Amino acid sequence: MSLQTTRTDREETAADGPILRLEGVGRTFRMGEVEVEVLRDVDLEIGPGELVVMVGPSGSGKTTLLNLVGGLDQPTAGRVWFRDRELSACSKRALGEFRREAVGFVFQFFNLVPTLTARENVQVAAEIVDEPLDVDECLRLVGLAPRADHFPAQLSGGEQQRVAIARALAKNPELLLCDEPTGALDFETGKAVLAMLWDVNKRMNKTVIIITHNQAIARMADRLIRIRSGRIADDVRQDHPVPPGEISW
Ligand SMILES: Nc1ncnc2c1ncn2[C@@H]1O[C@H](COP(=O)(O)OP(=O)(O)OP(=O)(O)O)[C@@H](O)[C@H]1O
Repeated sequence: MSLQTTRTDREETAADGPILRLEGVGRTFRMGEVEVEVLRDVDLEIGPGELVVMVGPSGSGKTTLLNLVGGLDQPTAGRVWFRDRELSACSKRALGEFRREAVGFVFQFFNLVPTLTARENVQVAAEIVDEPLDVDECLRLVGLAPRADHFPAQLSGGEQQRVAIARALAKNPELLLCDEPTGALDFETGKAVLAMLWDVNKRMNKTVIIITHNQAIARMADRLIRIRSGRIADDVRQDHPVPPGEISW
């Protein structure tokens, strides 16, 4: 299967309506007698093929929001849809199926299986879906084909993160969710990882959501969303996003 999509593909999918829709979403955690309202009144629509960066201070609710759109958690108020599937009404099992088929996750600390090689880490993800991408092609895409037989401990942080991106891609998900993907990386390596995510968005037309503390990363976004105290404080479309190679911080 080709990893490339055409402009026409992008336009066709854009006509399909939002890939994600949140209406009046809230998430409250109960800790003993105390209720902590972490998200409130979140209304949001994200279109297919968008590259969205969410920024906000520590504790503002970014990860909580990402967990809701990734089917890792469910809201205590409001509703969440992925296309026409209402995630907020799904059983745990249906949510698991949704995550398996539709979502690729990239985390700050890579979360690779240490006893498996790079290729095997990607293979494991490919095996759980019906229509995976070719494992070696995914490793090639992130520039790691020559290191495919190495174990995570034999790879640098940046290389491990690239394996994690290949693993997320191998499932051929519509949605890629990245929680502080450069948080554990130095500047140059972080930029290389962002360039990879940029490519995945532009060339493969995946919807990519990146959450970060790093305001500089915001410049690469089609859309910049600022979260403050559990609410969307700002939601801006950027007509001229800047490729990560041209960003400094
Ligand atoms: N399972 C939970 N139980 C109780 N409180 C929680 C739970 N998950 C998150 N919280 C609280 O919700 C708030 C928001 O957390 P969240 O991880 O979403 O913030 P964040 O913006 O991603 O922060 P950071 O940038 O530091 O990762 C925090 O105060 C956190 O302690």
